[in-house]
Amino acid sequence: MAILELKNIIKQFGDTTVVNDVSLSIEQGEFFTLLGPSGCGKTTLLRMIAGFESPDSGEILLDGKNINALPPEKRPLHTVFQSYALFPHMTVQENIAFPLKMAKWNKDKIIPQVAELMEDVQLEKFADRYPHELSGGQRQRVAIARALVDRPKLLLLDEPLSALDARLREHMHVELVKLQEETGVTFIYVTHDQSEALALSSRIAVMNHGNVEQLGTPRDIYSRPKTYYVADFIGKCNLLKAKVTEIEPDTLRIRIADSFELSLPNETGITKVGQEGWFAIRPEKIKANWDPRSEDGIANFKAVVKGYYYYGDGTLYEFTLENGTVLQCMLANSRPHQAAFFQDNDEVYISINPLAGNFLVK
Ligand SMILES: Nc1ncnc2c1ncn2[C@@H]1O[C@H](COP(=O)(O)OP(=O)(O)OP(=O)(O)O)[C@@H](O)[C@H]1O
Repeated sequence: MAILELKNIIKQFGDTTVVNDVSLSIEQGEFFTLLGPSGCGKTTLLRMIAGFESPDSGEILLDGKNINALPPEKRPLHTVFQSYALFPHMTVQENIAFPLKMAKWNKDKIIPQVAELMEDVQLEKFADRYPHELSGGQRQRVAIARALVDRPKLLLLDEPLSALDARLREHMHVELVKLQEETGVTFIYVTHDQSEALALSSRIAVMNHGNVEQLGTPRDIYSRPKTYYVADFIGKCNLLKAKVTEIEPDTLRIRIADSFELSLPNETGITKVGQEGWFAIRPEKIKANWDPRSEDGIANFKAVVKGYYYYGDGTLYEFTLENGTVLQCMLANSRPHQAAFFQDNDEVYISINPLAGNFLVK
């Protein structure tokens, strides 16, 4: 059942439409992420859910009730920001207990509730420290514990990890997912970092200029992007110009980069021969070998190695097809020794399974 529903939300600042008719339904217990580049409207959408901004039109429903007119302090939710906003004169324990004191909880109930949260975020040892005696990661854990202590219906997180270094961020990803599962609180997370969104979320709404461009699980969004924007924004992707040359009931034949043809399922019901677009395929879905592959349905092309970049877990190769088109291919460095598979100017065969990519309409 949906805990939060956004219905046709529109928000303008002056002449600019920042959120453009967004409708979303978020389920109880989800880790839901709003993902997009700076300025796409994700923070404004989160601020409207929190009540810090009002939509110009549209409805926000929490548990089926319209909360458009409910002031922020009356909404059963908390927001965690990039800056920790802890009370400097209070210890960790006092900071976490604060919402319960404000809600006039009985002291006997406050103590075990705070102890449980401190354990969840592994801060028991720091209970009597003040914020200035903690690291950035520890402070953010206090902020998150404080925001969860009264078990809100929603926890809103606005780029909460962006002030932390990469290693600590990865550690916090694991902690956040665990916390969300343990508490069962619905998380709504805002980030511009696509790898963070893929790692954390049950579902992602990819935003672009105030619109939700695609909504789906991390796997859907990564492996079946529906638009050029999503394919390009999330991860690395080969986006090759393509044109429909034939349509059969369930199959499309497309000519790619003016050099080769592939047949693939007509997933989006394209009806126009000559339709222009792109063939999108992730670098790790492309294979490169010394000889062509002979499996059914696999297309093979001659290519030359133009360069390669060592990434530790994989090597990214750039190949040039005979007509000059460049393709990127990621090969896992899974062999025990370190030598590269191919060297510059080697002649190889690229093989593409059409089912590993998709046709995006222009
Ligand atoms: N109070 C405001 N008054 C006028 N314009 C605003 C206001 N708040 C946000 N904007 C504008 O609305 C647009 C969307 O801002 P928003 O903060 O929602 O984007 P964002 O995707 O969260 O980006 P960022 O990650 O940079 O915060 C931006 O162009 C921003 O300048």
